Amino acid sequence: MAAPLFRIGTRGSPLALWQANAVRDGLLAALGAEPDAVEIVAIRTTGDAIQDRPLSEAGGKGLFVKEIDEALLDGRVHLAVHSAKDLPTDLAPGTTLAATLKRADVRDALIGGAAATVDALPRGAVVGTASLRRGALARRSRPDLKVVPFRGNVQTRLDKLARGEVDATLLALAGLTRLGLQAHATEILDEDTFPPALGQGAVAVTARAGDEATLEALRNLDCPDTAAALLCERAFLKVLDGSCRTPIAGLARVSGGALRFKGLVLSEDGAREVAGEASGPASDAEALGAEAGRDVKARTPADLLAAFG
Ligand SMILES: NCc1[nH]cc(CCC(=O)O)c1CC(=O)O
Repeated sequence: MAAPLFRIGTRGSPLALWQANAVRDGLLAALGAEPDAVEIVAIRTTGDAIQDRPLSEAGGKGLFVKEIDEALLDGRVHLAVHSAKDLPTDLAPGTTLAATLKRADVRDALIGGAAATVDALPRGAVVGTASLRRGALARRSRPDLKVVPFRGNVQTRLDKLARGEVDATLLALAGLTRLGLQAHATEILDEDTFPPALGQGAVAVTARAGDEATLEALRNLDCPDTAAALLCERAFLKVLDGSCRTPIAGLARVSGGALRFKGLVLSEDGAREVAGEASGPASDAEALGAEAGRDVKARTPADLLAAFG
């Protein structure tokens, strides 16, 4: 058997493997290659190993990419596949964003045990989420809700909900759909009232800067509109987010070469917020995101900014 042309590094969760397989299928189709030409290498990350505390306390989202970046940089894999929203704003030196797959549905879903919708949850209902953004947005519309930490992969969280550990949880519709679990969603939340995480629904592929063979193959998989949206959202995040301890949401939409971005910073209890927007040509995506970020930052009260650490 011939050695594979490309090895893909990924986390080993079912969602991560689904995404890596989507990239593999895309590469095989683009290359017209036999199935054994692209191999998937599952890599266990520090983030996967830590299950007992919120990751925002353990060191943030970099924990999910460190070991995969190491494999990329020492040549064990040629490319790495990530959920774009889990990719730190600063990529590891020597790696670059090589492709962004066409974005899936960006919205969050409520998976309600005690009731089907956020509005219908009983007073004081317990919502399990590890996401500061989801916790803040849930309490923005329902200050009586109690938000508790909730970790594990998508299936684990659904199992915990089914056992009654919480009254409801919130998950990305894209992840549920990729896993064939979308029927668990009891309410799909509107992107204006419940804006997604920056990068939500998008799959990003990184490779070694300078590895032209890999970069060229991956160009076939890139969706330019999604890439522009992601560039904008990541620029917003970079200006605002020194850590991942502040609830941040936002979304860029690209249509006919025009980009519209809306972003939001919230207090952890959802009681206060600062929103910003930017629009212009998609070719200015990065500058538009950074501009919105600077605008929001300038108007954000010092005590909210203190959480940026
Ligand atoms: N942080 C985990 C994670 N990373 C990407 C997704 C879903 C897929 C996506 O948003 O692209 C999820 C699960 C979730 O948030 O429900």
